[in-house]
Amino acid sequence: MEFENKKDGNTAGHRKDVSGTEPGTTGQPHKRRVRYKGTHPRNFKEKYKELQPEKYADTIAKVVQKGSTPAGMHISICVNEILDFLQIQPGQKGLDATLGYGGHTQAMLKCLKGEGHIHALDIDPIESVKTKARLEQAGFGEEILTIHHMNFADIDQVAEEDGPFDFVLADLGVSSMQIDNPERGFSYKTEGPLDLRLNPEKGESAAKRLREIDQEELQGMLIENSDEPYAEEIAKAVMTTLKRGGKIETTQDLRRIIEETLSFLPEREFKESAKKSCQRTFQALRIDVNSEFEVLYQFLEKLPDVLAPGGRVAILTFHSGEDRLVKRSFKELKRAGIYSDAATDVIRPSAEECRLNPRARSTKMRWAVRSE
Ligand SMILES: C[S@@+](CC[C@H](N)C(=O)[O-])C[C@H]1O[C@@H](n2cnc3c(N)ncnc32)[C@H](O)[C@@H]1O
Repeated sequence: MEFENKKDGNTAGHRKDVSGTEPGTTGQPHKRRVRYKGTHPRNFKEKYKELQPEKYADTIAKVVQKGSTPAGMHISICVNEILDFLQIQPGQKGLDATLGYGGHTQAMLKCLKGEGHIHALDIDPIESVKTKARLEQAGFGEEILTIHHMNFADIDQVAEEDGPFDFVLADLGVSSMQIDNPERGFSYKTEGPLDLRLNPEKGESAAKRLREIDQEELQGMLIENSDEPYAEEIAKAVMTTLKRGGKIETTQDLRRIIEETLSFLPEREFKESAKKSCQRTFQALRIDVNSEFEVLYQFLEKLPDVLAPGGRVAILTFHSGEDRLVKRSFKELKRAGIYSDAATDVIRPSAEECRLNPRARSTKMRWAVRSE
């Protein structure tokens, strides 16, 4: 399936513009652009410099040097380790299963030196339109890069069109642009709709999921997807709230319930434990609404058939559930002789990379080589 070329990133019909009015509505009073107030913009929409990295390179460099990710940008992780392993040569054909901001795609495209082709996939219709435009601007048009709006569970379809691939990369999970945009509902830190879908045009939001499942299922989800130690207490509190007619529609509705549930903890433990339980609960819901384990499983199953003999694959994971699936698949397929070699240990980003990009801290990289 080819990427649908939409005019801007605001593809969901119901989304509103910055001023809160429907786009294109006439007769609205003119609103001035929201500007930084002082040197520390307080919210996402005020970070207009960070949201235009091409235009404000100095601001971006300062934010990165301080160990933060500029809003509207994603810092690619383990780029050197990935390139060292993939050994990309001009003329090769590759696949980036998770385009995101396009940082890894661009680094791999550079290795092709104008010869060969990369197919890149993403299910996010909002960010991938922007990335496509950005990469075109950087000189990587359709002659060398094809972007597909597609789930990586369907990699066999791209391979049928133009495979097999000499190299494949998957950098799992969410991008910083997705996490940092409050409208997407990925972060417990900012107010926003409790959505958490990578593709908001499909499936059900996390708020809707919570209304549909029962306490037992929610408890199981919290344990299975993120090893939440207070799964029982949180599941009970969520279901009691909903049964009493309370609403859990926003990120802060859910955060408040988690914090109230953990209020029995001693004061010195409360802050850190509540933060971690919020992170784990949001992660568990995200994995659920995006069927992340199911699609990763399908991807891993199909992978050997899309790789050329001697083809190389690298996968970055961000939590133990993902890493377990990748580790097991590589190990079993190596034992079966389908992969000639596979990582026995994970590769981790350097301490310096983690200092500059704290979001890299949980990254594990695994790799495998398809038998000749
Ligand atoms: C960590 S980001 C990738 C960042 C990218 N490597 C870069 O350098 O900018 C993960 C991306 O994968 C996408 N994604 C997650 N699951 C996916 C799936 N099943 N199929 C396709 N894309 C997916 C997300 O929408 C997100 O944009």
